[in-house]
Amino acid sequence: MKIVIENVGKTFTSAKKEQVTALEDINFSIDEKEFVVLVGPSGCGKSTLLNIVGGLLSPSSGSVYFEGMMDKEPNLAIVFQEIALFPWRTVYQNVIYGLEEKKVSKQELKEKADFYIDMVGLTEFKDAYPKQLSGGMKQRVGIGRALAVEPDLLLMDEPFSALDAQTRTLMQEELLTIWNRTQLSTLYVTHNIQEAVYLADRVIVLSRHPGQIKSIIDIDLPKMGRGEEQYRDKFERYADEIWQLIRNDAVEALKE
Ligand SMILES: Nc1ncnc2c1ncn2[C@@H]1O[C@H](COP(=O)(O)OP(=O)(O)OP(=O)(O)O)[C@@H](O)[C@H]1O
Repeated sequence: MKIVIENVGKTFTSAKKEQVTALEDINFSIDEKEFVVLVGPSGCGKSTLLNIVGGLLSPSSGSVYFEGMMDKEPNLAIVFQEIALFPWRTVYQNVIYGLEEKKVSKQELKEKADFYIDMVGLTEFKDAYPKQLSGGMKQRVGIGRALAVEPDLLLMDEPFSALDAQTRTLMQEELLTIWNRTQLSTLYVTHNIQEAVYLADRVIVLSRHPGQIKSIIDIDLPKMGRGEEQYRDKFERYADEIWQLIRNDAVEALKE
């Protein structure tokens, strides 16, 4: 299975009734088991693009299609920055939410929920309610809920940006461990360059006004352990290359 984003453009009408071109001529693909990160300054259209790929928004031009699905509809799961958990449901009940929609047996539902709750490290908190959880734990519930539906494509929009720096670093490590086990095709949005280099097989750098692809960079570092000392120089070179691509746009974004 491969996700192809072909000539995608998106135009919005602003509050002043002006046409805003958020995205123009976007072409790339996401291979099976590939982790692709979209990075760029504020307002370059990252979220708009993720929402188009996730089917939440329709493009003004171009198309997104899934190759190799036969006639099957693709199964997608999205994790947002602010995870909307049901406060009246426990961790377990939140995780099974997406599965309830699908026709799975009670036994399978329980097995899957337990498996993914364990994967995100929340077995002890299975019966807890969201208000009893820290920010990082809530994000884990959201990730567990997304994984439980075993999606063809996992979409993540700044999932850790509301967390403190230490929790964020730990969650990035955990996400890689989880990814290593599930090998899900993933599209991940961030404005954090270090995070992009840490997680990605490929980084897509967007420019703004209009949002276009400025560069696509293959990260030639081992997926696991790329934060280690021996890779530090190469890691920083990638981060610097991306920053140089984004810098001018980021300065412009600050002025708005
Ligand atoms: N519903 C909308 N109506 C009008 N304009 C919109 C709408 N959604 C997005 N835009 C505009 O499209 C552009 C891209 O927005 P988008 O939120 O996708 O950027 P982003 O890169 O995700 O930004 P950030 O990093 O700040 O979240 C911006 O100029 C934004 O103002």
